[in-house]
Amino acid sequence: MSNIYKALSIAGTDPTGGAGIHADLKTFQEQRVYGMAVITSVVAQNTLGVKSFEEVSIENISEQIDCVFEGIIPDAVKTGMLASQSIIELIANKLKKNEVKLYVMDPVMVAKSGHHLLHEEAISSLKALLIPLATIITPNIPEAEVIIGKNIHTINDMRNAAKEIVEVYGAKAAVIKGGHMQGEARDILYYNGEIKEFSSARYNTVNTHGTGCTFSAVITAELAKNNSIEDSVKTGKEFISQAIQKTLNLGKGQGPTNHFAYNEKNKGY
Ligand SMILES: Nc1ncnc2c1ncn2[C@@H]1O[C@H](COP(=O)(O)OP(=O)(O)OP(=O)(O)O)[C@@H](O)[C@H]1O
Ligand SMILES: Cc1ncc(COP(=O)(O)O)c(N)n1
Repeated sequence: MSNIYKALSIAGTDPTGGAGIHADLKTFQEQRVYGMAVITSVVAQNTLGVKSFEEVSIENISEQIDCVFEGIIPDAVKTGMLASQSIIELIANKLKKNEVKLYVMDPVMVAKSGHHLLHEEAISSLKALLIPLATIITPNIPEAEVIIGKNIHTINDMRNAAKEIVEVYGAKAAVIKGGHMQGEARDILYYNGEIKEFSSARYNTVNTHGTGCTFSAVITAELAKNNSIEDSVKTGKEFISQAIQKTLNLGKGQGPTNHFAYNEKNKGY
């Protein structure tokens, strides 16, 4: 390997490997990026849902991050489940102190199973402290609705939401994911004053646990490799479409996506 690119995920866990840190590390590996992980919260969950979670102490998260930046500087960083206001404040300070230039923010709020993964009172800090630092933010529709305080029903609403998150809230780019809409799975990117659309068929499957984590992890890995925002989103969309289509059928509920599928198709692994 000539050039080793490195990505860091700061997020919660999923012992069954479908979402959170576990999905992120698998995705980094699939995209040939050296993966690192700082754990914010230990979550007891599986394909049937979230049973409980325990937040890691602020002191320990702070030391985990310092350990990473003392030794191996990531080329790109992503955040997922951050759980609390104090964790958000810590992460914002660490991103600034370490002068992180490529930061992908997946604003995880509620798991597909309905369990809240972010305390309600943390939302204002997420908006004020983290969104302005984001190279790209990747909300699903309910998350985008919470951020802008408006309902999103149509593709045009998605376009307006992406634009507002950049122009009012201060992210450099925003991609609103269409997993929660009907019909084609359409994601809307707003960057540099332009709207771009990335679409795929909607696959009829319950196995979509961790789709958002995996999608944002691909974007992080691709940005770490110096790809453009637009190309990184394009690869993220291709990866997640394959991962949903070629379902693994694991577990008794909403199963994980297939992290092998994209490279099996494209590189013949
Ligand atoms: N059934 C589906 N068929 C095809 N693509 C899908 C489907 N569901 C979601 N997607 C795509 O998967 C990606 C993730 O979108 P989604 O809206 O599911 O994120 P999310 O709700 O944050 O996921 P999660 O909370 O599970 O991490 C997007 O690119 C979306 O278009
Ligand atoms: C640690 C962690 N991060 C994110 C999600 C969201 O994924 P989903 O909405 O598919 O449950 C999750 N379940 N767990």
